[in-house]
Amino acid sequence: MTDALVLGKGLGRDFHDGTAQQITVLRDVDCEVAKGSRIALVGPSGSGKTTLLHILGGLDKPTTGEIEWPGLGSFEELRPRQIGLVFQTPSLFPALTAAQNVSLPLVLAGGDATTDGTAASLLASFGLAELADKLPEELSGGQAQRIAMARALVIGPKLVLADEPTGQLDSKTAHLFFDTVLRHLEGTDVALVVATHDEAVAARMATRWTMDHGRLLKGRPGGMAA
Ligand SMILES: Nc1ncnc2c1ncn2[C@@H]1O[C@H](COP(=O)(O)OP(=O)(O)OP(=O)(O)O)[C@@H](O)[C@H]1O
Repeated sequence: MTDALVLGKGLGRDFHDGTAQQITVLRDVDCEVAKGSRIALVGPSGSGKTTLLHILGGLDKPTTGEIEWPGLGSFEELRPRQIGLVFQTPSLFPALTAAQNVSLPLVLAGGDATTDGTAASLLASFGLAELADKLPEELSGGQAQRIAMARALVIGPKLVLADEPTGQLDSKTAHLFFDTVLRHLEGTDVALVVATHDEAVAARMATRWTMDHGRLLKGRPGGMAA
């Protein structure tokens, strides 16, 4: 079995901006997400981070280049089982409790959330057991993002893609969020790719990918991009 979960070769993405104008958002991106990797995706606003995450997760298709998921399966098999997604803005369903939000992917995949203890054990491991019956409106931003991360993990994905999950949190809360997530993933093969503007968050990931005008430069935290 290969260690490469995702392989991108020469990825490009063009959009039309509503006029006849075409904008190129990704340019010739080569990338590999290996099992167990911890990747910070950094770069200025508009440099293409979200666009790349969407392509890695099979939410969008590149205009040019090839994307494949050797360690995950075919495009059709990616979601919900293989890839968990977390977004910047609160994405919990307002009428569902925290526990129901976490269980939702299990239910959608045909599981029985009432007998499956995965959601409850995730809530406990994220220090959220007491919040199980709360509605999203009763949660703080940090709690809501931990619930969203628990939901992304509940089905046991091999890859988690998080798009600025702490973008709306203060830095202390952002750190607590990553403490929880990294502790939970420690020793597992689950790969994590996090788009972030927070240098301190990026420094906690083993690998850094820097986007610059749609190009991807790779390196290690604190080191030169290569
Ligand atoms: N569907 C779309 N149609 C047209 N332009 C788009 C579309 N999606 C993204 N873009 C443009 O592509 C560029 C890159 O956007 P993207 O969201 O990938 O950047 P980003 O690095 O994630 O930015 P931020 O850090 O602000 O989230 C931006 O100029 C954006 O306006």
